Amino acid sequence: MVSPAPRVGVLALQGDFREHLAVLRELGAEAVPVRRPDELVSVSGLVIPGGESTVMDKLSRAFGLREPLLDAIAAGLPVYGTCAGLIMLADRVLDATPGQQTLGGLDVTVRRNAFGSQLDSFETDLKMPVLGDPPVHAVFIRAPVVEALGEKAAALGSLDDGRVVAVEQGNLLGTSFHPEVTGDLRFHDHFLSKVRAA
Ligand SMILES: NC(=O)CC[C@H](N)C(=O)O
Repeated sequence: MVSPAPRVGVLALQGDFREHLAVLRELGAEAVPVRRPDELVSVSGLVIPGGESTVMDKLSRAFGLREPLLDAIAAGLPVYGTCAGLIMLADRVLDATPGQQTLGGLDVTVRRNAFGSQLDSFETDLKMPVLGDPPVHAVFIRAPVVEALGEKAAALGSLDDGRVVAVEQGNLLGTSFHPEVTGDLRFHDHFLSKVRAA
């Protein structure tokens, strides 16, 4: 018997949510934008896209989504955050703007805009043992890095200088970079396997 396509949401307040919807659909998921609490309860996994974490934070509160998102994460909903989405999932943030809040869940400290203004964006290949070969072609855009990893979180991949840029903790997954723009579907596939197993 073919199992039904998982229904997966992409937080669509701001940022590159359309690209994530397209990748998830390519992988056979029923992917829907999430902007309201009733849309959140209808999904069995959620992607938080790249964009601007300060704006996403404000909009999530304005749309009445902050508390439902906190509840969903606490209840174990599988969530994958890329770039600004990783910041939203981090328990601790360096270089946050005054008053900026995250949702948390990942026991990590991230630094926003960690590559400074000289190097706003770049691409590199990263070994990612959890995904096997070949390495992942990673696109970084005004990206955060994981500066410190708490006990509960595990690193999935790092830059050559050792800075962690992909993490996992139970049903939560976070990357500093943007797999949704490269055509490499493995991170989303890995995420969907968490959704199916949850
Ligand atoms: N591409 C991105 O998501 C950039 C993240 C952005 N610099 C932030 O702080 O939220």
